[in-house]
Amino acid sequence: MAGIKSLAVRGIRSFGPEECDEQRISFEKPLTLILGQNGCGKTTIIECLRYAITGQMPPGSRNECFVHDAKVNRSTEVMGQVKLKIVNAKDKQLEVSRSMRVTAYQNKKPKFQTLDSFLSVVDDNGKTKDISSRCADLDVVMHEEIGVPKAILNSVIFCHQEDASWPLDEGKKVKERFDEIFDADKYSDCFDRLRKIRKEYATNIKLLEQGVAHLTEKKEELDKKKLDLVNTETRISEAELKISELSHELKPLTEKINAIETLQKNLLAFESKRDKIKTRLEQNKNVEKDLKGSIQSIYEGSLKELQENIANYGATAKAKQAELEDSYKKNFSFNKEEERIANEKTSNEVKYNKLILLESQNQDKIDKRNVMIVETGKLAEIELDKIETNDEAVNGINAINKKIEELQNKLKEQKAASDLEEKEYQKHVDDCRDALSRHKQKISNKESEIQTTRKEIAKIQKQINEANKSKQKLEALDEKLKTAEADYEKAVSELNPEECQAEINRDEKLMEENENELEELSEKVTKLQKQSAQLKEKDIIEESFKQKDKQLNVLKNKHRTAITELLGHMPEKNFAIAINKIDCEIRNELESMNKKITEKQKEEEQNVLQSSMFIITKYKGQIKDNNCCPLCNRGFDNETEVTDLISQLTTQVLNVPAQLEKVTEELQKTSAKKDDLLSLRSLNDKITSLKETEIPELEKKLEDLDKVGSLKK
Ligand SMILES: Nc1ncnc2c1ncn2[C@@H]1O[C@H](COP(=O)(O)OP(=O)(O)OP(=O)(O)O)[C@@H](O)[C@H]1O
Ligand SMILES: [Zn+2]
Repeated sequence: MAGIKSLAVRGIRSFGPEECDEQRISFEKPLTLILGQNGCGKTTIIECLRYAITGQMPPGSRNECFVHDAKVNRSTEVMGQVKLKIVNAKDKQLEVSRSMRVTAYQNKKPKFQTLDSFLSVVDDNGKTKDISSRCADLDVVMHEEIGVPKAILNSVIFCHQEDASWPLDEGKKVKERFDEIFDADKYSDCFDRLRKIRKEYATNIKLLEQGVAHLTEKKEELDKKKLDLVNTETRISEAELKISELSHELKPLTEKINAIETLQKNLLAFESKRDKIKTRLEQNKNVEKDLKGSIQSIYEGSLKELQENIANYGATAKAKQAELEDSYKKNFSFNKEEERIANEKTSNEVKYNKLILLESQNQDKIDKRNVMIVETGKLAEIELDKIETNDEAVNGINAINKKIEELQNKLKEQKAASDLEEKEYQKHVDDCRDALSRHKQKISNKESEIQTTRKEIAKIQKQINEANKSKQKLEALDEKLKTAEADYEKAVSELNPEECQAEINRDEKLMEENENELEELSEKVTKLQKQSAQLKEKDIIEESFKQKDKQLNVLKNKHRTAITELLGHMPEKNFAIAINKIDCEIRNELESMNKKITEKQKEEEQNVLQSSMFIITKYKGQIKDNNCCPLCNRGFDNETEVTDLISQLTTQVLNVPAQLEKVTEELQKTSAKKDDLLSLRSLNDKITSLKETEIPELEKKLEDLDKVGSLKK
């Protein structure tokens, strides 16, 4: 907890300005009570504490009154100083010193001046730091160091006694004080600011949300495009895969077809061979038959020939037998061959059937492939007529591959383009953000414009409404005018002029009377108005009178003890006269007292003189009798020394009364003056304040009241 350690005061209010006048008070924990008679300076101590901490003068009087009056010391310049030692909430030691000066030349207004102030702070390391009012706002630094708000110091802790009734003040003022004490303005400011910031943020968020929605739309579009791209890419790759598969499947099929073709050729060759061999076999069989037949036939040749033949027969038979065996063998081999060929033929036929099946399958696959090529061509947007031959298929595949390459190239281009686009979009987004911030500012400007225009519109609307109202009134009046005109015409047609004239005369008379009455009434009204104004004034004056009355009561209560002490009772009226009377009485008393004092002093002097003379005569006797100094027991060389000392002493003793008289006279004069002044000082103060401010005010109030009374009457 923060606390006050000690206070040193000089040159403030009744505390004197000299070094020896300096008053020191050390404060105790947890409480220090200050007791003393009225006017002894209790309030001054509180004022000094407050001044040292907040730099604020006591309320209600001029600054120079705070400093010790220069007239008391008959000087032209008085210095005041307050030194205060405090310990703040963090146990730091602070020392404040504030000085001021009042210069008062004769017949001139006294001049008040605050001199340099210092604050020294002892920090945690024991180092002292000096701060002068020249380099910092000392009051602010003090409040920071002590940690107690200014309003609490002023209105609660060091609340001056003259200001102590503020909680009984008007509600509005009390509220203001409480707001200061609890710093309510800060809270409301804070709330206002928070509200403002929240509003700004809300608008910003709205704008940003709009931007985000826009950007998300764009992003969705881009995503869609990307998805499309990926889909087409996958489709292309699938088609490529299918094509490669199909070509892979096609290879063995074509190989098989080729093999089958060669086998067919071989088969044909074998068949033709077999046919040839068959015909030859038949020829040979026929030849054999012929030959068998011919053997039974008669030989028609020469015998010789026959004999020859018979002779040759063995050889020929043998040859023929060999030939036969040969042909048998050949036949056997042919048969075997035939069997083999037949076997081969059946196997070939099986193979052939298989191949035919395979061919049909292959054809199907080829058809499928062709259809697929056409389909992929369609997918790749290539116009392909019906594919029937292999070359056409290869061409189609090549075209598709080309298209794929093209598409890949396109894809790359598109990718590059989309990257570029994306960059552009990014740029665009950045621009948009910039624009967004600019627009926000513009929007806020525009909003304020809108508000002003709205206000104007409301104004104009009001004006229009008024105009409409007046228009309606005008129309009503027009109608009335018309009816009046009609009435008038009717009346004119109905009336005869003489009667009219008479009526008019009567009416004029009536009008005159009415006008007179009106004048009287208006006079009365002005009188009443004046009266009401006076009543209001009276109310105001009464209120101020009540306030002054309160102040008077406060003053009375404050000075009651002093006045009752002085006068013996509390007068209800004519304070100044009563006090003047007392002043005269006190003066007279003072004079008589002074006279008595001087008489007593003279008596005392005489007593002192007589006693001193007695002592000296005794001393002289002792010197003469003992021939040595009775005080220090010093011996004397001769008689003359003794007589010299005695004569010196006697002359000095004889001079003492005259000197004493002089000094005492001077002393008396000064002390009398001082007493006079001091005793008169407080009285004088009170009297002057009464004379200068309170009495004239009261008189004024009385006058006002008298006036009010007369007005009331
Ligand atoms: N400028 C001044 N020069 C010299 N003396 C002054 C000056 N101003 C006030 N005084 C004297 O200082 C004294 C004021 O003391 P203060 O009001 O502090 O006393 P107090 O103990 O609070 O009295 P109370 O009990 O009436 O409140 C009075 O005697 C007054 O005459
Ligand atoms: Zn001596």
